[in-house]
Amino acid sequence: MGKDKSSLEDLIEKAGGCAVVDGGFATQLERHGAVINDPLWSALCLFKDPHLIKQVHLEYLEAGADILVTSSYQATLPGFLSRGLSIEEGESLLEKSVKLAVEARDSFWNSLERTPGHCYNRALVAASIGSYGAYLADGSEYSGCYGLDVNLDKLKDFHRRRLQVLVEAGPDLLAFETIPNKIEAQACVELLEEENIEVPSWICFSSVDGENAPSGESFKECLDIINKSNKVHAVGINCAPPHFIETLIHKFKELTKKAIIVYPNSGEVWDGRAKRWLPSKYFGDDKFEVFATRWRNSGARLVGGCCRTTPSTILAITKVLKESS
Ligand SMILES: C[S+](C)CC[C@H](N)C(=O)O
Ligand SMILES: N[C@@H](CCS)C(=O)O
Ligand SMILES: [Zn+2]
Repeated sequence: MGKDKSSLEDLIEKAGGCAVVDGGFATQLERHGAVINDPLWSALCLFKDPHLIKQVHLEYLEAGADILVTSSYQATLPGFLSRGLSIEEGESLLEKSVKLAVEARDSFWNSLERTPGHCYNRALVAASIGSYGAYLADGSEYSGCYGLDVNLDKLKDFHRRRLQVLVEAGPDLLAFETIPNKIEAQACVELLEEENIEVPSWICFSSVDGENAPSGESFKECLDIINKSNKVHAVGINCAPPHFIETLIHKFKELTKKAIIVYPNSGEVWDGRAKRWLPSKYFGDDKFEVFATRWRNSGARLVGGCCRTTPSTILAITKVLKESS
């Protein structure tokens, strides 16, 4: 990390030591009626319902999110090409995912000029970079089983052009999400170095056993790779059940000096074949309120929600974290 404070560190400080990430983006799109049972998942809305994308971003801002994660989780060039779009069209949709979030952030921030004494921070926009497993659309972001033909170079090739296009679109941050194994963490780190990316990034893993990456590889192995890079500013967990999080924060604190970020899902489990959430353990907003304080006190510097959480979850987190900061 350079000597100057990064935009992310600055935001964490302004937020009183723990900033709030938004909640389930696709979940909120679905609550507005979007149908995303599709290999492109929420990225479908980039060409079908872009107005809904902006509306969902605005709802998370109103709920107090300090960081908006863009709609690009499952937006990939091969994914768009397989739907008959051209490379230029695919690239312009990736760019649009950043622009929609920036527009929502700017219009929300400008509207606050008429609200003196408000408690909002100017939000940052994090460009979502879903894992290779997200693109495969077979639930493998929760297993890390990519098959024997998938090596480091293939993963770097998969991520490279999308990363370049997203960076050119001008986000404040980059959010690698639901990384399920060591090889993909390594691909992300090597790409950030090779492309000389100056935008601060976080890398988040999923976890299905509360102890390791989904592949079964230890977080020590994964974080040893990430710790070597100054390009990654925060590491953590997203889209894993909330009851795993506190233990994982303690584990990560021993494994890294980087800021720790956690934004778990509701505790429901994704069935990649049936493409639906299975009711497993479910944690509502009241539980998130309690958990969020514990996660902050355990050392997390960024806290939010992932799938099946909503703006009301983020409002509950915001209230409890901002009241006590
Ligand atoms: C974060 S998961 C629920 C996103 C959808 C998944 N990649 C699929 O397409 O099945
Ligand atoms: N940022 C993504 C996360 C999926 S795990 C979304 O909410 O759409
Ligand atoms: Zn999720």
